[in-house]
Amino acid sequence: MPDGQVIDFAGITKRFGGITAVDGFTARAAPGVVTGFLGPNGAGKTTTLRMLLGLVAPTSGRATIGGQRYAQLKHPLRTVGATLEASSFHPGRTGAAHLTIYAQAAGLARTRVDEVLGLVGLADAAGRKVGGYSLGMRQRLGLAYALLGDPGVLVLDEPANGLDPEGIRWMRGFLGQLAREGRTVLVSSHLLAEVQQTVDALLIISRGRLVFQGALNELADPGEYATVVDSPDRAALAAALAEAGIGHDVLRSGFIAHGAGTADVGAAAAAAGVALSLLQRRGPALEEVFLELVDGIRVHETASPVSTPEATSAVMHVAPDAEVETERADDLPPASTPDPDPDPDSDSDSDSDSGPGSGPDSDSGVEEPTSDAGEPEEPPVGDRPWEDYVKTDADHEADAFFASYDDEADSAQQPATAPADEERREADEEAEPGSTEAGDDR
Ligand SMILES: Nc1ncnc2c1ncn2[C@@H]1O[C@H](COP(=O)(O)OP(=O)(O)OP(=O)(O)O)[C@@H](O)[C@H]1O
Repeated sequence: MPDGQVIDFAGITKRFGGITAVDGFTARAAPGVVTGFLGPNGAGKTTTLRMLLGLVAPTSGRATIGGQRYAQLKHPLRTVGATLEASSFHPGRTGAAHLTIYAQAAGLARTRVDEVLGLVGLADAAGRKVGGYSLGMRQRLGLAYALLGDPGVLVLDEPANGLDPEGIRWMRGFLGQLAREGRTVLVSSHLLAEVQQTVDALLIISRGRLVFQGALNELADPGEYATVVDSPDRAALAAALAEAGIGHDVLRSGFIAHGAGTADVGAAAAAAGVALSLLQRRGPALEEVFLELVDGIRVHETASPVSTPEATSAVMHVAPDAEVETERADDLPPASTPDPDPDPDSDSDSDSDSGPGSGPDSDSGVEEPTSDAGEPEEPPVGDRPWEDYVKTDADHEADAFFASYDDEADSAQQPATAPADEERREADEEAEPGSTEAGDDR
């Protein structure tokens, strides 16, 4: 049975130019439970997970798995299974071909490919090209990849995206089973409702900061709940509640007992032999609590401390001339999964010279953590950093291209990029649907 390991984020921060995507995030995910990693779009979930998986170097802080950084793991694929973007599988390759390549690279038996495809319910589609898979099937393939090395730790970014209700139900059961086997399962989502029935523990991130860490049932204070109760014999019910020491207020139809659970109220009524016609818990819906936490309306004691009120509003800020670091999806390892060989030489590229299982790596060559010290304080721009988006060369090129259509005088001079783009589009249309390059059939 694979060993689950503690995932530990210790004050991890990532700045992209002037944008602080993750800000001093400190949290843990334990073995044996499914931990939900929740936050709204842009909260910093993917960046946090990419730092954990050695795909992005933190600006400061540390993320470890069983006390080791991903790059230090001797057998990464057998220690951590991860899937970040299901959409980046090569459309021209079959599901089985993808997994076979990874299995070979990690020195795993070919039979494991069939095993994991069976585990995720893709055995029948194993020989089909991924370009013909539905999003839900690609999610399952991502999960199969993650399970390839039978790892004790699973890190899954939005695994329920694209699944139909049946698929979501299957995923819930499957993740629960993996956790019960002793694995550490960290699952991100931007919807509480999506993971509510799956997770035992929660980490909630908002604007790069931890705003809650704990069990699902700790999200709201029990004192916020009340039980509404009624009986055909209200006098007897009132006496039963008083006898049990349960304070209550009178409603038009029944009573409300603040801070008392349904079990206690029901037990009080049962002890007095009072029949009930209504027994209902009332309180803030968990989704409401979640939204209040991410909006900062509600502050939980487990949230990262914010030293000054200014610090909260400065979490997302853009320096006008900051160069925004961009990482293209196709710079990532295949399937946007951590490379079986955690190459420290690059944020995203793999190094074919060193195979899986190569010894622990030193920090040399990893995108060096950049110090915050001495950075000038940039003016906060609130929650809409894209409004101060710094245009890249590609943006300027695109602007020039479209401007040529607007400007009649320049209409004779078509930019050199247009024919190239046209050629590429034609080539794409000839390739598999959804493909951007001709695929092989390995
Ligand atoms: N390579 C990058 N260069 C510049 N900014 C980036 C980069 N990657 C992420 N960001 C920014 O960092 C912030 C956090 O993004 P991230 O993708 O981690 O959030 P998320 O919680 O995963 O969001 P979603 O649920 O939408 O995927 C966003 O403001 C995003 O625009």
